[in-house]
Amino acid sequence: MNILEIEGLRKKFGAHQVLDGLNIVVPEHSVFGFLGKNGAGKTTTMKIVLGLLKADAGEVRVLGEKVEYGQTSTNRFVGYLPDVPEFYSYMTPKEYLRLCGRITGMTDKQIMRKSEELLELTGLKGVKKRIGGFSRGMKQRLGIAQALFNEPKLLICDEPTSALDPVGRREVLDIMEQVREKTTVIFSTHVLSDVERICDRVAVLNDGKTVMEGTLGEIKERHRKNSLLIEFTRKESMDRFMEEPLFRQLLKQSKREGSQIIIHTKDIEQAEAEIIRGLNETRLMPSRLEILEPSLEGLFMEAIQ
Ligand SMILES: Nc1ncnc2c1ncn2[C@@H]1O[C@H](COP(=O)(O)OP(=O)(O)OP(=O)(O)O)[C@@H](O)[C@H]1O
Repeated sequence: MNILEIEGLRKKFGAHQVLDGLNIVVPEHSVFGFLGKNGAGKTTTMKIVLGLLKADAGEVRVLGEKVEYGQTSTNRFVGYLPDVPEFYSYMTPKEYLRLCGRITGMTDKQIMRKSEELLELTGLKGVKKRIGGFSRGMKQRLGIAQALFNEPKLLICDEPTSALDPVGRREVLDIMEQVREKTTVIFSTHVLSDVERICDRVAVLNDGKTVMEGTLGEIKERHRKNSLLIEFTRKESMDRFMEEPLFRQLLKQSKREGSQIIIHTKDIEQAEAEIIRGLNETRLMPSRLEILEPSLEGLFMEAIQ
């Protein structure tokens, strides 16, 4: 079942076409990374999904139910963490969650049970400090606790880790990993290492459209560069390798950088076999021979050019 489906979404601010036929599908129980450079339209998309902003065209469905601007009934399935969550700074986290529970009409018993569970999950149990004295990381964690209060099927987080130090980031990512069993998580980010750490699927937004979508494995496979890296620590070995007639054909599509050479080829398995055979015959021994995997960062930069 898909938790979120976005089809042909368009949104213009003045003359600026921010979303230009955006399509995204988010399956249930995934952690979905929503990537794009500054101003790509990530927050705009999230606001449309929450029914807070009117799209010019297109359709958004949460658990198959159509999102209507201004009618936030689909938000009963959704928890939202804005990029800078705001709280009453004079309250303690427990008091704040109690207020959230009261607003949603829960009984005192339900509020108590849910608060305990979420304060435990977010590492804020026993914190007596007022929110005004919280670090950014603590505020983000409390924001997640708040967003999870009504047990949403979908948690949408707008750049939850961008302003955090490595420890704060790790804490937030750990929470997301823990909740994925019950809740699908979508988060926008610029931090590609965070995506590599916890996302199953990603979509990259550029010029108002999805320019890359799928699991990380699928994306890397689709964009596999078919490159082989060979390294010789000794210069004489490198020179012999470069001059060896056995490798001449392969070296036509190659780039040398110091002690390394990168060979590009259409058939990586055949090229690798040829090189191993040639190395055997010539008794040349490289210090490194590997198929290069494309990095997410490299693919991202390519996608948003
Ligand atoms: N209410 C608005 N009125 C006019 N322009 C807007 C409005 N909201 C957003 N924009 C513009 O739309 C574009 C997309 O903004 P949005 O905040 O969705 O991008 P983003 O991908 O979330 O960027 P960031 O990573 O910087 O948060 C930007 O150029 C922004 O200036």
